[in-house]
Amino acid sequence: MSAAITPAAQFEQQRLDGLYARLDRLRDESADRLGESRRKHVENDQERSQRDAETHLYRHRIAQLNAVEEGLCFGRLDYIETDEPMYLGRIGIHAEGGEQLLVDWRSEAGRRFYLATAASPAGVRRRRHLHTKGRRIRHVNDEVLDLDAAGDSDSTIGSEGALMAALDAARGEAMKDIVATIQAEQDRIIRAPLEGIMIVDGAPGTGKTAVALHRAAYLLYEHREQLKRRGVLIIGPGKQFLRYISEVLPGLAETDVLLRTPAQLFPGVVADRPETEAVAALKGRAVMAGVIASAVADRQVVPREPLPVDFEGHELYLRPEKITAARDAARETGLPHNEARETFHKRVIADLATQYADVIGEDPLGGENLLGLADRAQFAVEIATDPVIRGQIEVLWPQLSAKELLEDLFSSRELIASAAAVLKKEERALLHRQPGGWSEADVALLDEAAEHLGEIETKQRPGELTAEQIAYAQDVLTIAAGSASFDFEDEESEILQATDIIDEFWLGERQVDEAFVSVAERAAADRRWIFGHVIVDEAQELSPMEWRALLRRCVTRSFTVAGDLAQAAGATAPSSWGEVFGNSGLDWRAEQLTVSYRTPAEIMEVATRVLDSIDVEAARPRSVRESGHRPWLEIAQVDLDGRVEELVAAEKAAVGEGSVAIVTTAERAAGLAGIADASVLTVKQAKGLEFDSVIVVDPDAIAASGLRNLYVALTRATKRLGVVAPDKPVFPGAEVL
Ligand SMILES: Nc1ncnc2c1ncn2[C@@H]1O[C@H](COP(=O)(O)OP(=O)(O)OP(=O)(O)O)[C@@H](O)[C@H]1O
Repeated sequence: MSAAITPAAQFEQQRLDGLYARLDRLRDESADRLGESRRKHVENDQERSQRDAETHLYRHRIAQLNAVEEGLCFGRLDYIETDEPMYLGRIGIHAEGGEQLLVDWRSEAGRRFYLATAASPAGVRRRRHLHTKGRRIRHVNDEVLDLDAAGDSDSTIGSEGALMAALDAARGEAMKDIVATIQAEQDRIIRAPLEGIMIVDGAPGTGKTAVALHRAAYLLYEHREQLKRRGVLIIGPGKQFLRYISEVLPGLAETDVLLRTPAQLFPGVVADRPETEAVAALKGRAVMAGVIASAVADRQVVPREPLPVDFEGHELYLRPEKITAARDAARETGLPHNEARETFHKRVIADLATQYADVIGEDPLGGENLLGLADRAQFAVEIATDPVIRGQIEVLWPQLSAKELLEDLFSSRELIASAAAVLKKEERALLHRQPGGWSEADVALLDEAAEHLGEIETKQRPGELTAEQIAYAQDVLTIAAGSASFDFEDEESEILQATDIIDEFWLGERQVDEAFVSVAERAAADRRWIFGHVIVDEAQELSPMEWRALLRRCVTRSFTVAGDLAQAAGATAPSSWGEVFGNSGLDWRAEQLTVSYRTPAEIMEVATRVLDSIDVEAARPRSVRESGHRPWLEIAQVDLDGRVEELVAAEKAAVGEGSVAIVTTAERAAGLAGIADASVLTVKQAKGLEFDSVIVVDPDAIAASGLRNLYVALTRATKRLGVVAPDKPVFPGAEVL
């Protein structure tokens, strides 16, 4: 749209110039302070860490100010009671004297911008949208909520012009934020309390993703203290989708957010091993939690017969009844496998030390054993440091990583048979495979296994630690070793010294100063990181095992869950949210979004017929607009690919700057790849994305993999939809094309 130089636009340009001047000033000030802070001479650690904290703060502030450059101010409210207007923007800005120049959209004051309506103006006379490009006002658009004030406006009463302009805009590769046009039903969800699990349910294009992302920004603003240390985790279905949404949050000036697919949740694992849908579906089932627990228990072994152990030329035994007692004691600690292992080892070593003392301390005259507790303690230490004996005990209760456990399990039919006795024979056969690499569905199983196994004693590479950290750690060890006790009356006592269990590098690692790495970076590297809030988008895609892994990421159970069950890919998709959360004892509630901002009425008419065949109960969304383009059908019995290429060219010409996508099956996508001017996507890849024009190729083949997949494919377009079929299509909805 060309710039409209109306008096109102001219007036707002002056105001905007003032705001940008202030923004520049704030940025310069922060840059100056950053420079000063970097140059600061420091004498000791405390001063250095103070300087680093300052540097971090100013860098963060500059990043924030840079992020709001585009669209800094987008709205103005005029009140009935006062002549002072309120300007609304991406951040709050104050003048040097303290006067508020710009109000943050997330603040309570900012909220009125979204809620005031003609029917309920709440003291608001006029809402003005400022449309800008760079630092220039393109035009202003008013909604007059108070009839008496209609005279001085650029627009009509109650106009939805700003929303319609936003919806008609061409779609690019990345999602844009909606701060200027958040609707009342969306605002309510964005600002809902932090606590509990809130499900945001709604048909395609109702703004679930947009709302979820703005909620992340709102929560980080409103609950900054609570969330800034722990951060917010956002889960989306695939890397393409994460790329698509990744620009929204920086645009909202939020940084402490980690974006991940469920398959990226286990640090150090790249889940790129292909797997059939049947295997993935099985691995996602809740029953696998029991399988993993059994697989861990199966690695805590009691020998059937006493096993001989050689110590100093004497034959001692790993005795089944003592091993059983040691295993029970270790299990009773309630600790994860690797952490309970110490109890097991101590018990077994204590028994071996007792056996040894009994042999060599035997009184030839038949009296009491000649050796005392101190001697036995000494033997225990010696036995504990014997590598052969340690190895023999290790077999009975090995230290295991999650990867080792699953690699061993899935490559052994015997281990599968034992751990997965609850599964049917043919299901167990599905689990068996050769070692090497991880699939997406493996990730939640690795997480489950890691939970049962606990931490492994790791030795940090010395190069990563400073001399001070090592010195600190060594001090701690000296104290710990000095206070070690050897009380043999109590079998629970410390036998191994602190130095056997921890080393200076382990302690040193704990001292690494983490203050200046962003929350998102720290959280990404740490499986046990607990987030302040978790947002799950396209939540219908998550398996029960993935839900278990995610619930562990936020112990306070503070979740926003956005999804649409009618779009679920899997054949075993849940039919209600109650099925997902109902029996878990979790505190959850569902909110509905009812208006589709993406899908025009003409396209929705076709999509709704598919929905009727999926779920008659699901709420039918209301399209907010018509596009004026009826979806079209083309039957291409010969040279379908060539015809699609021609049709893409025609669509591209029709949408100009806008985007075109082909959505089809994986097989057809392979053949169509490389068509210029269009993204060629499978339904899975297209999930959550949108384009100005979409061509769905071979709809009946898509429907054969599930009507829900076809529903997803048909609801990706913001303006134009075409269908290309190799034969007359028979899917529900085809009759209206
Ligand atoms: N209030 C709004 N103002 C402007 N645009 C909006 C608004 N709400 C939603 N939209 C736009 O509508 C489109 C669809 O939104 P979004 O992708 O969040 O929907 P969704 O419910 O997540 O869809 P799907 O179920 O397909 O994933 C996006 O382009 C979004 O920016």
